Amino acid sequence: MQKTVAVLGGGIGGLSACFHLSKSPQVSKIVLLEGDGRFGGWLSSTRREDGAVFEHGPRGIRPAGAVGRNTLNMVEELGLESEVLPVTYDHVASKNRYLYVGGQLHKMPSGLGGVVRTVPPFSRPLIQSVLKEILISRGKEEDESIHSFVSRRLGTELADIAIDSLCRGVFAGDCRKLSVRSCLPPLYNAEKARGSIVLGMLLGSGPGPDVPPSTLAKRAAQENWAQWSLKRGLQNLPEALEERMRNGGCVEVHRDTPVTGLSTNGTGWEIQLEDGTIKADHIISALPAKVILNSVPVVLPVDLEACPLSQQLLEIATVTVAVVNLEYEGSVLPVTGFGHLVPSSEDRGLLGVVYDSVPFPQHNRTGGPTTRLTVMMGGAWFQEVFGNPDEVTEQLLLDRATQAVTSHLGVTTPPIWSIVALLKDCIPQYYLGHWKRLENMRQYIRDHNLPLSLAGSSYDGVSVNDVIFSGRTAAEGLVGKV
Ligand SMILES: Cc1cc2nc3c(=O)[nH]c(=O)nc-3n(C[C@H](O)[C@H](O)[C@H](O)COP(=O)(O)OP(=O)(O)OC[C@H]3O[C@@H](n4cnc5c(N)ncnc54)[C@H](O)[C@@H]3O)c2cc1C
Ligand SMILES: C=Cc1c2[nH]c(c1C)Cc1[nH]c(c(CCC(=O)O)c1C)Cc1[nH]c(c(C)c1CCC(=O)O)Cc1[nH]c(c(C)c1C=C)C2
Repeated sequence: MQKTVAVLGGGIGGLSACFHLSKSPQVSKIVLLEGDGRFGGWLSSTRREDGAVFEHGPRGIRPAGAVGRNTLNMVEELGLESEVLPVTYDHVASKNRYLYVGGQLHKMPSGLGGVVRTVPPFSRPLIQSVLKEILISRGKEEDESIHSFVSRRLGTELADIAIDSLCRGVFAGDCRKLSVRSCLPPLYNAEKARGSIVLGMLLGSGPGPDVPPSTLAKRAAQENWAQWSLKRGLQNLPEALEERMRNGGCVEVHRDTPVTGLSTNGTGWEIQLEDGTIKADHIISALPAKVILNSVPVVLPVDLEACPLSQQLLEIATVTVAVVNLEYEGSVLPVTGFGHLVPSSEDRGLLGVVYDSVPFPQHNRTGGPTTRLTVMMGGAWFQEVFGNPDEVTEQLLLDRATQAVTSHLGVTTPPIWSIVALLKDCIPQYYLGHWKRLENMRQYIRDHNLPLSLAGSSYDGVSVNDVIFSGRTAAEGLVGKV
């Protein structure tokens, strides 16, 4: 039977679900409902008339693994190959990443030399912790915080400095609260499968999904890409998807159309919008988990009212990040690389600085040289450091960002251009027990045959690749492999 499917949320997760659904003959109609005036969610790029591009959300996508190939396959299907800006592993932006510790920048250890020598801020060579790790017995817990897992296996110094910073640079989160099982599944699985992270990395810990590579994905592997962006910024990806959906036949695309409520009798859905209702046989929600309940009350049949689904969805927390893009005249950086991270022991509110013009000089303005930097602040420490996000001023965030550039990088000239964005609730936090919450939710949906699938960054990974793959998984769960 052909179905009408409503996809809620036109971020990259919802767009990916539509893209894959639209390939199936089993779906007669797809309705994409986006509350904002623009599709793409956190994929947001400012393009200036002089050619400069500034990213407010993600700025680089990794090509590695099944989910990385899957994204590149989609990029090729959208005809965006000539727009890709690759950064290879031998590029300085791939080799050099820094930590700001004790008021100084330290290059993170890399290569054999970095592993066998003592590299400040660490007090002993990494190789010592790595060799000892092989001998440490398996943990017995079903889940553990990332900090506890790494302290146990590799020592507290690595956990306090390197892992603390890494979690700020990916989740804007606190490694003492984040779950190793859900945030870093390769490490968790390596310990489970091989008894050691090191052995798991060397020997592998089980196959991933089978995603055959497109020509573009093969090129990425042959040319050793570490990450990539797009010439017009990553917002070009949702734009190309939107265009494909608009011209694709069976997809009805609505923006400025927030979903205000949902009700189901167990077989189909009624979806409340500001100016009416629509019906659908199935819903793929690519909304942030909390939004499904806070802004979109769900009415379920009476016998399902004491619904544990609601509680589990509400427990998936998010953090707010302030993103400040800065542009400086000339080449002002004292070091070159991807950027630097700041551990929470050094400065709780300042997460890190990306040196955007190093990996992607193509995004600089035409004309004389400039340096583009992005300062990221807040995350799990936002409230503690900056107070209520609704009350913090742009000027305060801008001042804090430029001060950090001065003290961390010695840049004393003021920026020639800046833009401040407050990204409220932008990164979900997979706290301890996240896996169990997911299991309970999915079990509940199965047990009650609810015509509902969940996609997006709230569940199985926050990277653009993970979210695109979650959209595909939700679509294929409904219509089979496309
Ligand atoms: C600052 C930052 C930097 C990042 N850097 C990287 C990076 O370098 N590499 C990487 O791989 N990933 C990165 N990410 C992660 C990645 O960008 C996100 O996880 C991903 O974009 C989330 O996509 P999504 O579709 O799940 O959610 P969203 O983008 O949040 O989309 C959800 C959509 O639902 C809509 N919506 C909300 N409520 C309603 C409603 N009631 N009705 C209808 N629509 C509604 C929203 O408007 C939005 O468009 C970064 C994220 C941030 C915030
Ligand atoms: C300082 C804050 C942040 C920076 N980037 C992000 C935050 C919160 C968000 C982010 N960065 C990455 C991802 C995707 C993860 C993935 O699995 O692909 C997200 C959501 C990529 C990334 N950035 C850093 C690392 C180690 C990774 C993982 C992938 C990779 O190894 O490339 C480090 C890093 N992030 C930021 C800086 C300044 C920095 C290091 C110098 C900014």
